[in-house]
Amino acid sequence: MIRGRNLTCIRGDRPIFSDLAFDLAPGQAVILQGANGSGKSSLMKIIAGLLKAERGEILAGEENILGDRDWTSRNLCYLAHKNGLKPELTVGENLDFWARMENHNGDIRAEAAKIGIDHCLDLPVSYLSSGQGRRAALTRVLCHPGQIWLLDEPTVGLDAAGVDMLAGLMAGHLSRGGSILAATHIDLHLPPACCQTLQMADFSYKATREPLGDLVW
Ligand SMILES: Nc1ncnc2c1ncn2[C@@H]1O[C@H](COP(=O)(O)OP(=O)(O)OP(=O)(O)O)[C@@H](O)[C@H]1O
Repeated sequence: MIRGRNLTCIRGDRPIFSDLAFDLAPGQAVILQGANGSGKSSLMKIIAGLLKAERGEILAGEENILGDRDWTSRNLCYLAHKNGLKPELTVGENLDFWARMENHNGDIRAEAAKIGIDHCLDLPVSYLSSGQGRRAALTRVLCHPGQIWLLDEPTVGLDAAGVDMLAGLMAGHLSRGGSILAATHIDLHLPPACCQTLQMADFSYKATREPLGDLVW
């Protein structure tokens, strides 16, 4: 289980969120919701250790794992807006790279079949459609041994069948004791009993308006 406490984020001198808290337990999902710019991706980057929090902690047990690269690389799989795939390499080559990088030995072909992209393993990523690219990136998540998935708008580009397929794969991960923290603007169709919603306050909007009040346009 991880617990976020007093998390505060400032970007470019603007407060994005303040004193945010969440609990992410095994078998549970936290769904981040909020307007564009409310800080969902920023929170995920903080948890993944890619962005510094102004203050706050992420506790695993009693240990603060904020910025602990060993802990995060073993336990978290972060899927960003971007797919993290090299366009000139094939899907299979990209996934082999990630398997070596993230030190796992998942069956890439089997996981790719689960998300319906196994027929593209020998194609360069530059040949993929946007939804096929997202499916390829999701294969990396399925292969990752970490129990905590951080998914930033995982359904972007997926067709309706892909969204359903992903819902089933996420439900399976939760049923095996995994956890998911996902930002989304659509319903991910996860079992309601496993889900909490974390509504981001629209801080950035307020912070932008107040200083701009002095400006003449
Ligand atoms: N590098 C940066 N420097 C300064 N401000 C930034 C930077 N990156 C993002 N921001 C600001 O941080 C705020 C939060 O952005 P973030 O991407 O976390 O929002 P989000 O909730 O994920 O939005 P969306 O729903 O559009 O994906 C925005 O106001 C954005 O302009």
